[in-house]
Amino acid sequence: MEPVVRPNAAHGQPMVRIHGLWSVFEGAERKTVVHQDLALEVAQGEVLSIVGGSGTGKTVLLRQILGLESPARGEIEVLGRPVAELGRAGAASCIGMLFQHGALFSAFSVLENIAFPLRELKGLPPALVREAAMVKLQMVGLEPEDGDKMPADLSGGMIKRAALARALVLDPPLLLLDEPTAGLDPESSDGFVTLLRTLHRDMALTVVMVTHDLDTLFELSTRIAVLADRRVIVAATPREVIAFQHPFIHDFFLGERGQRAMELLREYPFAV
Ligand SMILES: Nc1ncnc2c1ncn2[C@@H]1O[C@H](COP(=O)(O)OP(=O)(O)OP(=O)(O)O)[C@@H](O)[C@H]1O
Repeated sequence: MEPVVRPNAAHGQPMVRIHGLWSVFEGAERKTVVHQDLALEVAQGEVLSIVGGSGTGKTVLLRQILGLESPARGEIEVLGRPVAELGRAGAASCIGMLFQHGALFSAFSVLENIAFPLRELKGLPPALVREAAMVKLQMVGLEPEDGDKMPADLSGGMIKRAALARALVLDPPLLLLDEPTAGLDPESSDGFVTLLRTLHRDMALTVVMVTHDLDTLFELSTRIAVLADRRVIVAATPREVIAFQHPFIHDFFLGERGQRAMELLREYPFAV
């Protein structure tokens, strides 16, 4: 089938625009082409989820949007500006990233972790930094006294929440999530998904998320982009994606897990 890339019905400039993207890794014996002429646009306000088989380059794509890696070829723009030109401070104020394992600094308290991007900006009064970090701590559902705890003393769900608070402390318009609910028990996972829905609405966020979890996928996504054959083969609503003929989509949505996918589609017909 020809790629189907259905834009979200949004107006104005896309939040993310990826065009002609090639990602190539040179090994000692051979080179691996992970993305080949990949294209993707993410409109402002949507929650776009990226799914694909292992090694299809989902994490690499998030890291490239964040500017941590440069593609071999192609363009990646955030709010109309090439990511490469944003610089570290520019990228930090535009894009928040929640890494798969939370990635908190183990030697810093929760509040110091959340405040870290603000401290990096330099020149802000410490009282203001502390206050701003405290606001975000409570916004993600943690208690003020959790701020003094060390990461080793937190549950998996609390680590995710603290890492999310840090990702949002500079109020970026774009939030990238790598497997946000991986490793959480069902109750913590549900709570975290509910939090993400609320923050998406209240902070007018645009979200790009990688997830394997069908519940997370269907509860949050306005569109799903499927990575296969080194490109985005379809980017459309969950219903349209499920109808797209491709072996990966068949296995992912319609295999053993298919029953759950169909239930979720009935439960969340319009996602967010
Ligand atoms: N720095 C690197 N050097 C060499 N190869 C790399 C590098 N980073 C990623 N790769 C390769 O690129 C491919 C895509 O990796 P990536 O982690 O993005 O996959 P993924 O789709 O996120 O997979 P998974 O679902 O298993 O996490 C893999 O084959 C990986 O080995």
